[in-house]
Amino acid sequence: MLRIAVPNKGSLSGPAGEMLHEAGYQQRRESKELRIVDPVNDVEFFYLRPRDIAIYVSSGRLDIGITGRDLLIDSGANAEEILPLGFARSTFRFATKPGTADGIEDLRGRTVATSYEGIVAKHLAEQGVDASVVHLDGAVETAIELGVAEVIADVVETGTSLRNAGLEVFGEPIMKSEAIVIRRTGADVEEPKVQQFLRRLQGVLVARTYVMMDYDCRVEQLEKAVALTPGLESPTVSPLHNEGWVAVRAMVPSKEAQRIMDDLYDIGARAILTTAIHACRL
Ligand SMILES: Nc1ncnc2c1ncn2[C@@H]1O[C@H](COP(=O)(O)OP(=O)(O)OP(=O)(O)O)[C@@H](O)[C@H]1O
Ligand SMILES: O=P(O)(O)OC[C@H]1O[C@H](OP(=O)(O)OP(=O)(O)O)[C@H](O)[C@@H]1O
Ligand SMILES: [Mg+2]
Repeated sequence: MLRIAVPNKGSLSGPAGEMLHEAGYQQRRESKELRIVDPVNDVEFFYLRPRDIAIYVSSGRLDIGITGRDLLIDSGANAEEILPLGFARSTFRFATKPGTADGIEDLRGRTVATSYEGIVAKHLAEQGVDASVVHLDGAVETAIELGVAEVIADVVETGTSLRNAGLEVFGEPIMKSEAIVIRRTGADVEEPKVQQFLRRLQGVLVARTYVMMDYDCRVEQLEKAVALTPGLESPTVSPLHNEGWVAVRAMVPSKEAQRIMDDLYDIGARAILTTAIHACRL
């Protein structure tokens, strides 16, 4: 039975549960449940604190985990990213009062407050900057106002939290993060059960980013139409009852669907339909 760690709280928890549900796995019904067995899919889910997931996976007691890239790096645990999942996207940045720092050099001799001490210490060492780091559990934006630090390093998504605290980012982003699937470093990723789990999640990612497009067009326009909708392998082309016409079916990226429909219409395609994909295996 595959044993999988899933975030039990915070920004990763809801979207991770939704993705697993879309991939056909049973999920917990109550937020207090700590573990559930999904006998049909031969999987057991453990609901753990996001920060602890890399540690459990690196111990080898759990086969796979879903966590944030920033949390994995911060933990320093012996685990590696095997699939990015595209949600809980954020950057990790330094911030301070406007006009008090321009770049990482300005951190020399100063104090940085953060909940991600591992990431900050590693980054400062790589850049050869000597600064002190103070660990706080959260709400680090307040640390400057209260004089605990001169600079903070934190997760930034929309920037609202920083703006509300009257702070501004400076320097290059330290890292970009998103939810990821992790496995113990060196463990066999080719294991059939692991591969099946990854294929299911990849299927959800594809179903979320592509739509199916169907349309009719004249045979003379087919090459132009197919250039607009090349599909993943190649589009399906079937004859219509009306001679000289064909029906075409191809997957297209959902973000581009409206533009492609306009372009197809302009070259004479008609009855252009898009439908959602609920699941897939590529
Ligand atoms: N506002 C946000 N937008 C996107 N991702 C975020 C945001 N806040 C935190 N994350 C991501 O969530 C993960 C941290 O999860 P964690 O549960 O520790 O903190 P949280 O989501 O801030 O929850 P809380 O602080 O309420 O416990 C990291 O990967 C981080 O990048
Ligand atoms: O750029 P934004 O869209 O504002 O998002 C980023 C904020 O979200 C998270 O905070 P959270 O609300 O989880 O509080 P915390 O600092 O206590 O973790 C994170 O720590 C940032 O403070
Ligand atoms: Mg938080």
